[in-house]
Amino acid sequence: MSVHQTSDVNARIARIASHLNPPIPKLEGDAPGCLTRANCRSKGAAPGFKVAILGAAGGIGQPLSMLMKINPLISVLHLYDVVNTPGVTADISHMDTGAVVRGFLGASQLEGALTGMDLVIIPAGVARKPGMTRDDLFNINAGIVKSLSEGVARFCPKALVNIISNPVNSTVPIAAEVFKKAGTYDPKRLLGVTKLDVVRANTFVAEVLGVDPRDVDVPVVGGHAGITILPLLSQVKPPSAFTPKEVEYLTDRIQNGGTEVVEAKAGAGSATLSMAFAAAKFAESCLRALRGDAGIIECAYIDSQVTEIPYFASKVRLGRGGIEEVLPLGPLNDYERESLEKAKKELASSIEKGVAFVKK
Ligand SMILES: NC(=O)C1=CN([C@@H]2O[C@H](COP(=O)(O)OP(=O)(O)OC[C@H]3O[C@@H](n4cnc5c(N)ncnc54)[C@H](O)[C@@H]3O)[C@@H](O)[C@H]2O)C=CC1
Ligand SMILES: O=C([O-])CC(=O)C(=O)O
Repeated sequence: MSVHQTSDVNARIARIASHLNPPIPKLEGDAPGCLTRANCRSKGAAPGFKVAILGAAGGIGQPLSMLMKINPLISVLHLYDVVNTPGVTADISHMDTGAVVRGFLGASQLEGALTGMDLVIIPAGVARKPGMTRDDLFNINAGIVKSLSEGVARFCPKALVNIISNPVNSTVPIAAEVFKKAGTYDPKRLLGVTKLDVVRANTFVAEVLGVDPRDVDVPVVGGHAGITILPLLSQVKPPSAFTPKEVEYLTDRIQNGGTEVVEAKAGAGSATLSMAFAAAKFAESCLRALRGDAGIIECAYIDSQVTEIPYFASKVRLGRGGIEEVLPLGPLNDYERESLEKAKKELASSIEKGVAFVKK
């Protein structure tokens, strides 16, 4: 082997090794504003978005990481957790898709995980066991979301943030308060992920109608726990009439879809696979919007003026700046109006609890 060939081989080995054990990236070439990079990309200046998943080694995190690795809109995928990211990263990095995957383990590597990110998805935290409510997770997950949000405020304040960790009704206000304290809050860029409620609603309504769930669109508003989950069955597309019995069955099933999975898993956790699917679809919408695609509508739990409750899930139009328009609730029937009043009461107290946690 010639001297030239040896140095080629060494260079190749060094390149491969840098993927297997990646140094914490500084991404010095990145513009400080994530939106600027998104704009550059839409003009063809860069090949894809940079996405971080916090809680990537968990039940949701692993399948979500896999789905994100397949997404051609993503050029760099950062997997962060407090355990097991080296294994998950090594595994996922062998998939022959475009995104470069890097793993980050523990708080000392949070800066590397977050720096330069366009989108941060947060499924970190504990999951329910049978008999628990989502609010029972507050004591542990509030602190986790608070500390990860502090990281986002420091290291990628312009990123779009998708919060999955429960109780979403409280964790989104927690993240907002952290960003307010840090002076980085942009309500257009913080979204609580309620897409699983929509995915479930589409599935269950399609079963009742006897149609393909991909042809059904059910707006689900309010929040993400029990009676705060309000499917607007009067606004289903394609337009459909339901008997009172069907409304009762569908509302109950959609509101308790999470509990249905928790009970079926019998202590082994809550929805992970359908949640990863829902989160991947939601993230795809966020990235397409950042790229500049028009007409991207999703339901999400956000800082809202649609009702007098400060955070509320409803349809939003996404664009390059995040949430570009919050759509009105539209006409509600008597049943939906009554349900909305009940939901607002519970939402208000979950929000207050989240805000108080950061302010204390
Ligand atoms: N928004 C929604 O529709 C849904 C939300 N969830 C919620 O998502 C969360 C995660 O659920 P699973 O993945 O099933 O739980 P899991 O326990 O399987 O995974 C959670 C992961 O978070 C990691 N983690 C814990 N503290 C962390 C920290 N400080 N930084 C980074 N990572 C940390 C854990 O090490 C673990 O790998 C739960 O709170 C669950 O209730 C679950 C389903 C649907
Ligand atoms: O029910 C849970 O604990 C997890 C969740 O939010 C869901 O599946 O909708």
